[in-house]
Amino acid sequence: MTNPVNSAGPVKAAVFGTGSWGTAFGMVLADAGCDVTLWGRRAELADAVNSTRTNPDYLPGVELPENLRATTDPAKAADGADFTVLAVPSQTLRQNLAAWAPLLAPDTVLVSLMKGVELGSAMRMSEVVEDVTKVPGDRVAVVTGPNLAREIAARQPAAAVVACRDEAVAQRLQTACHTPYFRPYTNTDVVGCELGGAVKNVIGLAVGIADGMGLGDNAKGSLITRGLAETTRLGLAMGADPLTFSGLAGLGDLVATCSSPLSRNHTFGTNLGKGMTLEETIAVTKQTAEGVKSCESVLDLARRHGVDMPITETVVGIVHEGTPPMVALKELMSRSAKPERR
Ligand SMILES: NC(=O)c1ccc[n+]([C@@H]2O[C@H](COP(=O)([O-])OP(=O)(O)OC[C@H]3O[C@@H](n4cnc5c(N)ncnc54)[C@H](O)[C@@H]3O)[C@@H](O)[C@H]2O)c1
Ligand SMILES: O=P(O)(O)OC[C@H](O)CO
Repeated sequence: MTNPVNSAGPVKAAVFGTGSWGTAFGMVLADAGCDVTLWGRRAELADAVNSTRTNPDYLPGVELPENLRATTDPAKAADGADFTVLAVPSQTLRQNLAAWAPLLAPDTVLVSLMKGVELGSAMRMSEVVEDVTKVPGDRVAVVTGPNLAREIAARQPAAAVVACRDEAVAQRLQTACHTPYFRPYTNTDVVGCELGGAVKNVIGLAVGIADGMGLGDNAKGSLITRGLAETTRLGLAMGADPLTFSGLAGLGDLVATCSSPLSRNHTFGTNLGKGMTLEETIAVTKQTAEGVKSCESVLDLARRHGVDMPITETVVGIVHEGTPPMVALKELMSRSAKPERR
């Protein structure tokens, strides 16, 4: 097992967010040898993590390592952290981070685990981080890829991407989270990696809706492929490397999300496709399904960049404008014919 011990002692990591992915990624860091403190809002949950070595609300039955503890005190979590990992919902990050920014350790690397785009500003999460903290982009990293939290928490094998403009920083984070079951690759294309993560949630909703409607695997394959095409178009317009989208942050995450019942976005879409209303679907969804809000901010980004994203537009229509899935399907299929590569 990798053990990122340096001359000053083990690498310290703070993880803000004690939900599914914050806890599971905290476990990865701890298994890789880091000293990890999770921050959570609720004292009962922090106490449960410390006393039972489990997170009963988000990852029941998963035994957490000894070198991971939890606190409700953000200053205590942030103190001396080499890496400050952010794992809260994308739409609350700005407000949360404003409170935590004065507490951050000097020179800490900020790491976003989030897969969303901010409503209103259409900013990617690393942009929100830079905007709120004024930390330069070469100290802001992103972890993304096909990483369903429940599978990682069961220590099932997965690969991931660690992206940072500064490759040396990405390599430090790569070492800090490399375990026998979690294999991170580096990438310097932060824009592409973040877009891959955010847009796959929207395509995951679309595939879930199709599944819920009883459509077949041809529909699924078509949505995944054309979803990747529209993600790549947006990425190109925003300066991303198109190759990023055929990697783990693009195709890899799309495949995992669109094929797994563990995906909250996929499940949310399936419920809508089966005929549940938005309100009913929200009521049965206990965790963050980022695509539900980010479909609107992704469409906003597409319009700002003059990019056509018909699947995203269809998802916005179904989720936010009350378009019946069958009507949306007909509209999507009857658009004017065009060459594949445009
Ligand atoms: N779960 C996964 O499999 C997974 C994998 C990769 C990336 N992600 C991404 O990670 C991010 C976090 O997802 P998650 O799965 O941990 O979500 P989650 O719903 O399981 O947990 C969210 C956490 O944020 C907290 N939270 C909610 N509202 C808050 C607020 N207003 N202020 C502060 N904290 C608040 C919750 O209490 C909880 O601890 C999302 O962007 C998601 O897309 C999730
Ligand atoms: O449960 P979802 O839909 O948020 O997906 C989780 C991860 O992003 C999969 O990589």
